[in-house]
Amino acid sequence: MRFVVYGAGAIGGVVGGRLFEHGHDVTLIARGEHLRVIQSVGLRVDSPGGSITLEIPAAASPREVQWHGDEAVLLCVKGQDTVGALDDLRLAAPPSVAIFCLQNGVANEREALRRFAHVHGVTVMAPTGHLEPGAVQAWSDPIAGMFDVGRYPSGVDGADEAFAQACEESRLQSIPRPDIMRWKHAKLLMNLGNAVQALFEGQDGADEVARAARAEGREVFAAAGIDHASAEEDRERRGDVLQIGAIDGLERGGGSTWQSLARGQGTVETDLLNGEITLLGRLHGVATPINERLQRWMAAANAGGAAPGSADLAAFLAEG
Ligand SMILES: CC(C)(CO)C(=O)C(=O)O
Repeated sequence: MRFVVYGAGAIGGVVGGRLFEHGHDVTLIARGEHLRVIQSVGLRVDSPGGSITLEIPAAASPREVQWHGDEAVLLCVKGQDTVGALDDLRLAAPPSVAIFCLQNGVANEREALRRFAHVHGVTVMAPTGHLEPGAVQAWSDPIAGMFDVGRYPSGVDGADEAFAQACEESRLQSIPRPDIMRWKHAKLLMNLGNAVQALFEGQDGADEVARAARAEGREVFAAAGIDHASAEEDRERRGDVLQIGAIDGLERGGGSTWQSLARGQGTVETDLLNGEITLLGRLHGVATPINERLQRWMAAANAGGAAPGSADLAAFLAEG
């Protein structure tokens, strides 16, 4: 399988790096200083087991890639960048390529299917990091993450089997699943806590707000008739595969939304995560005040305005 990884940040860098390290044909599409460092020095992948620098092919745009038509494009950008990435890909990638969405949320696959015929969903359970150009971190070893895969909206085909096998050969875990969106909806419930972590990590009431955001999510899924893997299935799947360790000289920060804020990226994924619950709530007549409030708080913090603090959190909880 030939892989083109669009978005070589935390997830794309670790997945592309591990696949390349284990002998697969990989090209990264990256930008700016990150691309410059990868092209001049290589991509450094740090993990508790050590660091490796990989001279991995990298390009600034799909127009620089030599396409054959049978590539697996691993879409690893944040949800807010999906449409731009797909439009960019469509200008150069043949329509026969398979798009694998290694992304949080449940809206990316639909956007991909508007533009490409072969679309696959992938659940991303991988504690990874990317805060400095040219380097990414895989915080768990020896398995860097779990990437269950399936055809969108349902089914499993040969491309799913080939993707899962390449992962298994590369210290990444993947199980082909005919009901992949059931698992991606369960993962979305987990990611409703991303905004809470980014805004209120460690503050009193933060856990309560994350729990309440997830309860709204479950209520909305029930009203919308959306099936999702249960907490037990999720726990059983994860088991103790991901062994999180320490990396010499590096602090482990937060999840993906925390990292987007820390990088001062200017946009975060919250409207595709908590906003999915708000959207479904509005469509199906379920109130979602907590997810809505998280979206508004995050929009303000992201625009460089006054970030909400513990007093806002306490006042919000007191409102009931
Ligand atoms: C599970 C985790 C923390 C890493 O894959 C995640 O989904 C995120 O940071 O968005």
